[in-house]
Amino acid sequence: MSSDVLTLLAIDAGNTRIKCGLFRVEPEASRVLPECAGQWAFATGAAVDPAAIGVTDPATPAIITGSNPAEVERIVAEWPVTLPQPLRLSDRSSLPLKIDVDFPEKVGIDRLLNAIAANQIRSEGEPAILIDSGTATTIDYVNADGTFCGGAILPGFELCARALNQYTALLPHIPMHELLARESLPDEVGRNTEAAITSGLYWGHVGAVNGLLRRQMHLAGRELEETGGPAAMTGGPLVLLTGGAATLLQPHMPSIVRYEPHLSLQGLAFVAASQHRAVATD
Ligand SMILES: Nc1ncnc2c1ncn2[C@@H]1O[C@H](COP(=O)(O)OP(=O)(O)O)[C@@H](O)[C@H]1O
Ligand SMILES: CC(C)(COP(=O)(O)O)[C@@H](O)C(=O)NCCC(=O)O
Ligand SMILES: [K+]
Repeated sequence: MSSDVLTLLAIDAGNTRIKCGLFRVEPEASRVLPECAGQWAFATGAAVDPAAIGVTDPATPAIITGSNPAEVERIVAEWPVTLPQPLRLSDRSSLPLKIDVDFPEKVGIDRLLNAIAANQIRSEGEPAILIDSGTATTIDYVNADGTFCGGAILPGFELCARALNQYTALLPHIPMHELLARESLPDEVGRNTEAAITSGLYWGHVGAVNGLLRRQMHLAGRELEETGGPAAMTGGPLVLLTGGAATLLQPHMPSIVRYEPHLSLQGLAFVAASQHRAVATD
């Protein structure tokens, strides 16, 4: 491995979890995502100790951002004084990404990082569709020029489960870990309240995400072709799936959908490495 390979710690503070990853970024690597050498996830509010997550070299640069600015502040405030402070990324205008939306500064930075990562591996002239299923689920569109064009935001599994319980008198909360621990797929026709909610949460989310994917594929000039089982592609955009709940969706997505568990962190690592190298060569 070249000595120019940069190892850095990327931290993404989301609304449910803080994700940390150690990445090796090759200089001018094309069509590959930064290699993940270790990944850790913590619940929002938990302590993030760089030593406990494998950062043994105090010179390892760290970068932090995320859709939860208060968490970013807290993690930076609690960062060990013996280590260099993490670089905080918040300015969308400094990102290596063209953004064509009404208010670029208001777009979740996690969504933009996914687009930056996708642009690393997207073939020239090919659009990309990015599905990120976390607290919220987002389905975003990157056009053939690599421009982030916006997308769709809907409540994620856990948020839907909590909302059904919180805004009704009679519906129980179906916890996420019960959905995750299931050995069999939920019955579409639930024979009791819990089973009916489970069907709605699970198959409803699968249907919503596939419906939005189909619509965005249509915008890209491509159609999903039904072939009896999961839909198959007739060719077309790069479609990436990521986020904490991605593994629930994956079995029900068209076969062209590529699961990339660390997409936002890899986008962040790529941005950090570019900025680090720019400073080093100034
Ligand atoms: N072990 C887990 N702990 C917490 N959430 C999980 C876990 N496995 C899957 N999930 C699902 O992933 C979501 C969190 O995903 P994540 O991408 O970390 O979200 P965010 O970026 O919003 O914090 C939860 O809302 C839940 O639906
Ligand atoms: C849509 C999101 C809540 C997703 O965040 P997450 O589920 O990953 O915590 C986040 O990207 C966000 O707060 N966005 C701001 C609004 C926007 O993107 O337009
Ligand atoms: K996210």
